[in-house]
Amino acid sequence: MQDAVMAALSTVNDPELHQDLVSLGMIERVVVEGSVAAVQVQLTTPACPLKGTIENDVRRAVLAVPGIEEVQVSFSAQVRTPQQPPLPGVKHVILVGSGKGGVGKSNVAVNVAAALARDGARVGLLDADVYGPSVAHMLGQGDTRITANEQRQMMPIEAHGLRFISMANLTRAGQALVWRGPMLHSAVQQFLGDAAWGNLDYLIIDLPPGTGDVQLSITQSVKVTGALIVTTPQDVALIDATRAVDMFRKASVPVLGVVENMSYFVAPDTGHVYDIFGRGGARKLGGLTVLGEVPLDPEVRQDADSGVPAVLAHPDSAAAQALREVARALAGRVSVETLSDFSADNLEPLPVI
Ligand SMILES: Nc1ncnc2c1ncn2[C@@H]1O[C@H](COP(=O)(O)OP(=O)(O)OP(=O)(O)O)[C@@H](O)[C@H]1O
Repeated sequence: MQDAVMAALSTVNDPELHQDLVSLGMIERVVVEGSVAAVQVQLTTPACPLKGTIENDVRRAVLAVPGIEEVQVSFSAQVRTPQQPPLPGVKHVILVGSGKGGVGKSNVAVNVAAALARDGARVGLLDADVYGPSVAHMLGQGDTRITANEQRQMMPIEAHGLRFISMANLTRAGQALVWRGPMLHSAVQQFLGDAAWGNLDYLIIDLPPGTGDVQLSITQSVKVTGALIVTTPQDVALIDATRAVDMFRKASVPVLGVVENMSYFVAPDTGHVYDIFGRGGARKLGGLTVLGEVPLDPEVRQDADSGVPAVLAHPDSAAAQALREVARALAGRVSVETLSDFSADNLEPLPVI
């Protein structure tokens, strides 16, 4: 019976990876007792956007096995380690970039990181926006100082279920950073290599806006899984976003998707929807997947200023839901991007039950 259930499961494809669950090594456990089959599926991310679809497909396929009358589907999750991990203990480095400043890149980075952590992933956030570091403020840790451990490694600060490092926690408030390229390069190297990040599924890096030294330094220092581009929908932002996309392509960094931030505004008193900057503009960035449209919402700004990401402070708001969906879609894209690493040779055999 177990074999029949496995055969049925091998007809179920992961909707995003387009391969069957058995050959992807996603079936962790199958137990058949009488007419009841219990199937445990190991997702490739705890932030899986298509968990519900997988559950329905598994149930339907296994119920078609003669003699099975009930199917219990449970989930575990493990982010797969790529063949070439970017840093020891870190599975994926994801860059968050924008062409223009002020489009909400840091806010998206913070909320995506917090949303992934809320879904159960181990998440680090590096604020590499060295000229305008806002991550510490957005996480309510503007006054916290970075300390070192006995190995003289920088200790990331823990907040809201994730760990982060920001230049703001190394310099005095209001102090400007006047650095040339080589100094930036060595700072970036230290943030990446000399920090005690520990084991992370995702290390999100909030880049400075534009296409400069820091971006170059990071893409040359570590193997990056991919980049997320944040833009607002109007043409002047899209023109700069196109430059950012071009920069990532030149650096051989896959662009995983685009977030259209401040996409629209819903008037709280009338419910009227205003397309302030021209909702849908990000779709003009040809060939790129739009992972979400996040409304302009004063609460998002207030949450950022009060140091609690909107996905945690107001999880049911439209903006928070859009940001959560962006995080899940991004996690899905990361799994797809590392699909080539899921070759059958890497899979552990199914446990014998
Ligand atoms: N969807 C949104 N609704 C309301 N306010 C937002 C939204 N997204 C971002 N903001 C606010 O807009 C301001 C700019 O956002 P943020 O600092 O994230 O931009 P940025 O692109 O990282 O800027 P820079 O790169 O220049 O530092 C912040 O006050 C932030 O809280």
